[in-house]
Amino acid sequence: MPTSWADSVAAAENSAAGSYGLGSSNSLAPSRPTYVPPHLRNRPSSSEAAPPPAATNSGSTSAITAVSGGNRWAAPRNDFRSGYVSGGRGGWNNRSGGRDREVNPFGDENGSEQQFVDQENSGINFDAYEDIPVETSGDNVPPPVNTFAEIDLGEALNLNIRRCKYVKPTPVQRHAIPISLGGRDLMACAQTGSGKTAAFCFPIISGIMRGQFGQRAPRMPRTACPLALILSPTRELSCQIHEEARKFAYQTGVKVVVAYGGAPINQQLRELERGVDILVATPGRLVDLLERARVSLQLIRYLALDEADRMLDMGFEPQIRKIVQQMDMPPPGVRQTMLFSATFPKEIQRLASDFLANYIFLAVGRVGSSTDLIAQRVEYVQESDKRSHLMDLLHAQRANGSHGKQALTLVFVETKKGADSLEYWLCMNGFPATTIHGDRSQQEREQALRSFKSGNTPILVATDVAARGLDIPHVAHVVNFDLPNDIDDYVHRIGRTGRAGKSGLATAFFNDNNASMARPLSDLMQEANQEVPAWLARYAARASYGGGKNRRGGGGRFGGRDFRRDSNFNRGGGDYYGGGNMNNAYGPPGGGYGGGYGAPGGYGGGGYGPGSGVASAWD
Ligand SMILES: Nc1ncnc2c1ncn2[C@@H]1O[C@H](COP(=O)(O)OP(=O)(O)OP(=O)(O)O)[C@@H](O)[C@H]1O
Repeated sequence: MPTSWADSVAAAENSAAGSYGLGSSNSLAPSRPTYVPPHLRNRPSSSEAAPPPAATNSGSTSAITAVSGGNRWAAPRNDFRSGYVSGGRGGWNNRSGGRDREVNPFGDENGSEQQFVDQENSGINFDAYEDIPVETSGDNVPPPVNTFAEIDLGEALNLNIRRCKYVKPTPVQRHAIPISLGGRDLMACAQTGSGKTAAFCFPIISGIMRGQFGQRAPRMPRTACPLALILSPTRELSCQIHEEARKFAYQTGVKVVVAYGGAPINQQLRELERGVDILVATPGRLVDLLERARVSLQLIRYLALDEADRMLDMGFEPQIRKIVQQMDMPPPGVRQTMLFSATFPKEIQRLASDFLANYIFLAVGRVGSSTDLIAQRVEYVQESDKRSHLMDLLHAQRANGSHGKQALTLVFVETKKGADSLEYWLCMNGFPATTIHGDRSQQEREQALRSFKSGNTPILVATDVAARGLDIPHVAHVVNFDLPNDIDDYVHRIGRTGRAGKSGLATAFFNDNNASMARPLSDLMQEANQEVPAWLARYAARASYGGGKNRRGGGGRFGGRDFRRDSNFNRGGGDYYGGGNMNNAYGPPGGGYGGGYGAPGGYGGGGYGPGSGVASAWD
């Protein structure tokens, strides 16, 4: 009696398992796993015909293989996998070394409906985002959709969306997915926690499933040639994107691999040798793999930069240029490029435009508007009082916590040393804490994150290495023990709470050392309908915008505007934005964002490098 979507998931899995030979019948599988790229996976299954040629990006190929693309889209899901389900030494995604079988990333092997019901996304209040203003600009912007059903993402991907309990698309997904499916380059700015990961993953996975690229597999044994590359600034974020993408790609036939620094490269090489469609990577490790000729980018059809403004700031830009412009990646126009972040200073937008062709700019909401969901507090605390003040907050939180359990609290500090010393002090005072920063080994970093997520160590003291992208459920409170020097960093830090429609709390300790932050902080709080303390407003009134990077310029400070519309950035009157074909049907009239923050183009020339003391963590 299949009455729910969970039943249909289970039913589909059962039939798929049968067709793939995953059950007791897999003794028929070949003795070595044979990776077949998605564009070849519409061939008849091995039981019906000779196995498809072992082509392209696995290590075993030596011949140039013409790849025709083919109409795999209409094929039943179970055909997608026919070429690479096998036994023997353990196939892709199978670290157990047993039968070759794609590990179920949902952990719902027995398909019980209750397991899906218990998943994290129940109770999400996306209505909180409903009335968000949206601005799009560029030529012929594809219209947004209201439901996933309106988008032809493919049956297998749709099934995974349901398993993720994504009932409807978030605003950034509503707009970005049709744009990307339409083959357009995209620069997208949307609040923290608003679902940007899926917004770039879905079109990539769906596009690879369609697989009509007509590319040739290169003659490079042991060189992996992914079709899509997703770059992110930190190891933890790359791992997280990989985990998400594996869920979305489950049983689609699209293989996702992650490569990041600090972890043994050999294991990553082995994964790559087994074949890869989507490579999620940090820039440093990817450059290493490219220099060893273990990865080639010549088949790249999709490039996504998550936290794109960070990826193009001074710390990363040379590496990104090397990867994107100086290796063998196809140029803009041939590949499709998607840039996503919650913040997008105009100066960085200008840099980013080098990587894009005739792109669409999308801004969902204004200045970190997810912060409406985050109650922001700023307290004046002298340096010497910060620890006791933090203690007071934690005691109060403990008193309010459910069942005496400590809610998860993320405490941001300026330096790695500061993180260690605060952690020690907290532990000595009865508050179980751990740290994440660039001086810790990758193993320690991952262990710290696990321990925090599980609630075993409910306080995580972090540098900016944890500021961006991390999606940790149940972070109730973000404390800016040391305020950052850049308001963008503040936006990303507080965005670790109040995610996916849930509310959160952020407390910042402010003193005279943070005077330069008074104005941007007070502006940000006002925009997010937060109460600005009178003393902070006085600080802000005194502060001048003398050219620092915290100035807000012309409404574009948080990417609320496409820099191509700003004459200050418009080289020779039209290079960037020929004709100004504004499509602004969903938001306020052009220029409506954040007016009143000073002169246009005001992000200033200040450095954009990673926060001091954390540079070593950004790889
Ligand atoms: N359509 C949806 N329905 C329900 N939950 C969703 C949907 N899309 C995304 N989510 C969930 O919302 C949370 C936040 O998503 P995600 O991490 O992609 O945010 P983000 O915009 O990338 O944030 P950040 O700017 O901090 O990187 C995740 O837990 C994700 O599973």
